[in-house]
Amino acid sequence: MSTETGRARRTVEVTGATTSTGAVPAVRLSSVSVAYGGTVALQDCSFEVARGETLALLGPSGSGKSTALKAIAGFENVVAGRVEIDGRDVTALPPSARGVGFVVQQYALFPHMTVRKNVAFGLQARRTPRAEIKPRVDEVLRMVGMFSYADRLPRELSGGQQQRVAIARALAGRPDLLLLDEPLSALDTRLRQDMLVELQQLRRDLPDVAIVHVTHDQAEALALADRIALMRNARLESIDTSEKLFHTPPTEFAATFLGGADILPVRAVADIAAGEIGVLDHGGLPVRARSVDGVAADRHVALAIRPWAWRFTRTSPSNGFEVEVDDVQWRGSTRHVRVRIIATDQRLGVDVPVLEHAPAPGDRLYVDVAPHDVHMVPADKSA
Ligand SMILES: Nc1ncnc2c1ncn2[C@@H]1O[C@H](COP(=O)(O)OP(=O)(O)OP(=O)(O)O)[C@@H](O)[C@H]1O
Repeated sequence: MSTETGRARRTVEVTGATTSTGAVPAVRLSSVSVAYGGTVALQDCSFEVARGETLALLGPSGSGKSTALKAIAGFENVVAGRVEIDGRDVTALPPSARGVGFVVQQYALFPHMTVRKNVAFGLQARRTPRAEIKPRVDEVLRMVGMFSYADRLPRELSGGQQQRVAIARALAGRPDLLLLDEPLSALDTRLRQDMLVELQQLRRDLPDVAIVHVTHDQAEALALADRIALMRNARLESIDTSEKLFHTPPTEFAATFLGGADILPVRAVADIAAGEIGVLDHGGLPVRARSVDGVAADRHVALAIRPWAWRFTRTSPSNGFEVEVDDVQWRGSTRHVRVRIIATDQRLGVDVPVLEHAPAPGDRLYVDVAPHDVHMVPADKSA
């Protein structure tokens, strides 16, 4: 933080740059890089979030999600690029001058202060007139369902309740931009589900607020986000609407991280026109798939197939392979069956609804998939 004062002295520039819809985005990152000593934690990252939009930053541990969020909030030293909030270049401004609400994983409430005082703290620090503080604190505590707990201390609350207070505290300053860093990851499964519903409600209560939500949980991203930015190795790998990223993944990584697809290396047997179904070769075995963009004969590509797209069959499949079952995992509503394609040794996962019969380890049978449930993606050379 010691560098903040120096950085804050730089002039604030209003750029007026707009999104494709003509509106100034709530936040825009342009080629932002952050490094810690020799470690590049975020490289050349660019995206924007519109007012009223929720963007999830999704990716594995260490991929740079939190770093991107902290760069927006002003807690990281941006070594290259620029951060704009509401059209203002804030790259050089300290966190307190950026007007964003920030909620972190571990609540970070002051332990000796009541809920009410925790929520009021930021308002007092910003010298909000006294008469405004109480109604504003009441309003945000009601919004997160914590009004009746206003006089309790944090240690007298459950984890979920503390996280609600942390969200209320972030909302008290009426930010146009709310940054959520893994807000549910410290909670148990049941509480996460409840809080997910509450965050969806909060989203409806705050139609003009832009939200950037960091998570490594694809279900959380799909439930809450309009668009998802997939992070990998300090870079933004793909960004699109949640629907498009899920249904037509652009890369192997998108297909595997979002939706748990397995990847089959294949070669196009003949040209396949955009939108058409064609035949590909997987280790000498034919498999049909639809190509979104078209692919030329002999090109090596990959097929991404989700575990729920396969069906087991005892007779020769119309589009599939003979397999042997390796193991079966019970996952509550489904059984996840790991199989091996006998001819190529390729491993695949197949989900079977728990009420249906699942094969046993050692069984030999076939898997079948509809060609339109097979997604063609470029072969990942970095994998
Ligand atoms: N203060 C720091 N000092 C040095 N390296 C750091 C620091 N903070 C993060 N890193 C490194 O930067 C990279 C990105 O970290 P970041 O916290 O942004 O990842 P993440 O995607 O949010 O991961 P997680 O889901 O585990 O929180 C990692 O390699 C991490 O080890």
